[in-house]
Parts: sequence; C-alpha cells; structure tokens
Amino acid sequence: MKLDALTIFPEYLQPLRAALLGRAIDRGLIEIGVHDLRDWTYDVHRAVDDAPYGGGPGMVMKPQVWGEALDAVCTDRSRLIVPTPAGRPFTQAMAREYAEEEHLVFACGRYEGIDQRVFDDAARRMPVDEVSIGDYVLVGGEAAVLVMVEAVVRLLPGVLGNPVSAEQDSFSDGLLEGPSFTRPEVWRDLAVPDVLRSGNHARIDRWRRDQALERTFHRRPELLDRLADELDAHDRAVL
Ligand SMILES: N#Cc1c(-c2ccc3ccn(Cc4ccc(CN5CCOCC5)cc4)c3c2)n[nH]c1N
Repeated sequence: MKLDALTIFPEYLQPLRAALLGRAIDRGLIEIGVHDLRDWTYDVHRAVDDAPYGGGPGMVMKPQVWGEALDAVCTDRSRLIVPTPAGRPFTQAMAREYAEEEHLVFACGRYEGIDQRVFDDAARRMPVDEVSIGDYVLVGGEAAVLVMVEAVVRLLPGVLGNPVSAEQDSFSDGLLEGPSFTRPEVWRDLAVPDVLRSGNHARIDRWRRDQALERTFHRRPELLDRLADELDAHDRAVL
C-alpha cells in the first residue's frame, strides 16, 4: 500500500516514520510520502489561504494550490481522505475498508478548512471521503491523519507481530475491550482475578465476555443497541 499526505507542516507527520509504521516501511509493506503543500505555491509569500467568501472567522485554504498538489500526487487508483470536523465518523469498519485500498492520499487542512471545490473537483476522478475522528475540534488535519494511518496500517498483513489481535479487536465484535492483567499475581494488594489463573479457558472466555458486556453497558450503551439481536440469554442476564 502507498500512502501520501499533503500538509503545510510536514514535520508534524514525522511520527509516521517511527515505531511500527517505520518498521512496516523498512520491510517494504508500505510506502509513505509526506509532501509540503507550499511546494505548489508560486508567489513570494507562498500563500495557501485567503479570506472566506460570505465573511466569517479565520481563513480558508486556496483551491488552486490544493488542485495542483492533488493533480501531482493522485493517480486513477487513489482514494482521497480529508479529515474535517464536519466529516463522517471514522470507524474500525472504515479502517478495514481503507486497508484494502492501493493508494490513500490524505489532505491535511488548516485554518478553517479547504475550499469545498477542491473535493468536488477531485470527486470527478476518484473516491473522496470527508472524515472526522471525533466530536471535538482540532487545529488541523495532521493529528487525525496520524490516527487514521495507524488504524489502517496495523490491519495490513505482516505489520502486527500478532495478527490475531487485529481480528480480535474489541470493536470487531462490537464490544469494548475488558480489563487486562499480567504478572505479578498481586500488586499493591490488588490480585489478578482467580478465573484468569484457573486454566479453564471456557470459564475465562465467558468471564472476559461478561467484563466486556458490563464495560460496554456502562461506558458505551449505544453500542449494545446495535448488538441487541446478537446477545444470547446469558449476555442479557449479565446486563
Ligand atoms: N478529523 C478531524 C477533526 C478536526 C479537524 C480536521 C481538519 C482540519 C482543518 C482545519 N481544522 C481546524 C478547524 C477548526 C474549526 C473549524 C470550524 N468549525 C469547527 C466545528 O464547529 C463549527 C466551526 C474548522 C476547522 C481542522 C480540524 N477537528 N476535529 C476533528 N475530529
């Protein structure tokens, strides 16, 4: 998979070359290109923004610069992903969908966002997704790109040391992850639950699902609504 990101702060995306992602690059599993949007400016000030039509706070990113940058980076095999507070919520299902793509291009906006015509024009040639990573307001799209790239790349074959964990992701079965424990058996008078040391894997699996159900009920009850018809009698008794 090839991933490209366009930004006015390329240094912000250097973490894409660290740790797990860096090892995936070194092993040839992915290619990551980070491009400075100002490389497609031609004025002395290298301007990328201008005042919004219709008034309003802040500045909007100019369509000409973005248009030329996307023309240079995108191909007919690209999918354009645009982080924005006004986007569709980014989910594990979208991460799995993106992991099947050949070429992902991320457009990192700043200021109050990017002129909408950039996406309308790009949509003439490729899929364009305007996506939000959560209901809070950031200063730009770069942090969202770090989140989405990590969520996508970890799903690619060979990237995770333990591929089963990607399939067993808590969001994959619709529930939150339950608690985890490791040695020592007792720490600051707090003991590991006996069931986890029982060696009875049927009991352990049941206990873990019960913990996941309870945690989901208390922290994300709306996730249970979607699972209603998948819960068995025991699950319902736990809730
Ligand atoms: N993904 C993602 C993001 C982003 C995100 C992503 C990309 C850009 C590019 C610029 N910004 C800053 C910016 C701030 C304020 C505003 C105005 N609106 C905000 C909401 O209330 C109305 C007014 C617009 C843009 C970005 C923010 N924020 N939160 C997410 N989950």
